[in-house]
Amino acid sequence: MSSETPETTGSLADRITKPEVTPDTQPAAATEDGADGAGAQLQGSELNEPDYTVEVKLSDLQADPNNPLFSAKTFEQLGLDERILKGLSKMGFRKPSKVQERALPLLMANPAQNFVGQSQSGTGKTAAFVLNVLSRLDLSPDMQTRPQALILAPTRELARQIVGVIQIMGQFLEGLIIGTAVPADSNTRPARMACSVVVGTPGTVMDMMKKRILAPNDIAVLVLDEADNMLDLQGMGDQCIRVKSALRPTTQIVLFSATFPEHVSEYSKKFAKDPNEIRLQHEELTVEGIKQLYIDCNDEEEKYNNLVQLYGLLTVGSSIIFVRTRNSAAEIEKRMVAEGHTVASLTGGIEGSQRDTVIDAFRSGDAKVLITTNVLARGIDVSTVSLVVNYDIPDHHTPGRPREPDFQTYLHRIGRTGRFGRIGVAISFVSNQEEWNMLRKIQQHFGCQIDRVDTGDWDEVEEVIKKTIKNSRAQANFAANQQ
Ligand SMILES: Nc1ncnc2c1ncn2[C@@H]1O[C@H](COP(=O)(O)OP(=O)(O)OP(=O)(O)O)[C@@H](O)[C@H]1O
Repeated sequence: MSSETPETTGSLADRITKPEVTPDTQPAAATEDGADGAGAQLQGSELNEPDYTVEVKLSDLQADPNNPLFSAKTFEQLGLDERILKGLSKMGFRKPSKVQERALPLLMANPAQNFVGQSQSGTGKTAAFVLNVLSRLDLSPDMQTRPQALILAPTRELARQIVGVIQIMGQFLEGLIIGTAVPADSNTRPARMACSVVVGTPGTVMDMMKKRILAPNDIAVLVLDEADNMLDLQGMGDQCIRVKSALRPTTQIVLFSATFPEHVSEYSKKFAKDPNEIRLQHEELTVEGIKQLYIDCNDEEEKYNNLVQLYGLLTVGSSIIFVRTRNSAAEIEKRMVAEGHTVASLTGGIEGSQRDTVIDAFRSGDAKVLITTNVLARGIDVSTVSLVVNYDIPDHHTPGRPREPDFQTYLHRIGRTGRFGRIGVAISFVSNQEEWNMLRKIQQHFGCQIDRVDTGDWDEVEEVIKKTIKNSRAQANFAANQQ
């Protein structure tokens, strides 16, 4: 694959040639809140927001039946184990979101039934499947080192993030051991995955099963996060099928994503037979707290100049700039750094733990601007991200034919902001007729409004965007607009 090839989330797995295991099987109880991915200091929806008024606003959102964060029940009423409830409380989770409240009774019922779940980005799908997994584990001394649940994610970043969530949510479950199966830098790998839960990318997990490092016999739950993406991509879809066929036929299959496009939808029901389902219409998919804007540019150079103009705003919170190719990412990074700006870049061209260094710096706020490709379009949860820039509009491109918008990727990209009721801004750059057509189709598809930013007056642009970003919850913005 040439480096000019547009990246998809699948291209990472395709490039993995030496899958290895991180020597990362560790008792969750030993982990402090700063665990990778879900560490309270790095994210978690409440703990880094000590502001009392913000708390009140989240509870307002969760009390509104039309909001995806609404629930009529408490976690206690969902019948969760005391130790798991303690973990949730430590994370600052007060009430379930809609998808959590609706999915958990279906997921946790016995005999276990397959499940396909869809809800908007940032509405807590991870907790829904992690709570089911934790509730189903037998952590007796004999069993705690035997994998009983397997969670697959399309990228190493997402797999590590899920590990972080399990560590913190399961911190009071004695005997819980979590294994990570993502490509590593060296050839060190354990002889056996002696853990209760495994989280990994499909290629590495498949390889470990083949080499009998990971025993499939006791796996009772298989979760595919970003399921539509995994099943849609040739390499990864095949690997998921092979992993599933190694498991016992009674294994509960759980699929989650914010998007299930028509062509994957039917197939996913074959992968997870007779599932309970929670589905949304595409008009319901956009998140209210994400303000969608676009900037009209005359050409590529003007796109870059506008990005540089925006830079001061990019550093107000944290922000992600999405580009089509690794080459563009490298080029923009080079130019911005040469002009004295600090940016980090993560594309499929970087491998192994080098990628961990970049994403960890971004999570911690050491790097505030991240340039990336579609490889990080999905799942990544960094609550401080207040601005997403679609430097290139995500598209499907067949040579010789006009570019068509990639609706799913657009939604996942902008969903890196506006997490769990927060406010965020997503700005798409449009520099020719083709891109303009794609933007229009995106608006029509989701039935959403994407407003033009007038770049004639940058002070005004700054004011509009800063004002939006400053309001940390959707409700706050809503209230402001009503006045
Ligand atoms: N019940 C809850 N109360 C408070 N915060 C929550 C709750 N559930 C989840 N969160 C927080 O909401 C944020 C988004 O959750 P999560 O990453 O699971 O979203 P998602 O639905 O999987 O999104 P995506 O589709 O982008 O992958 C996380 O920071 C998580 O800690």
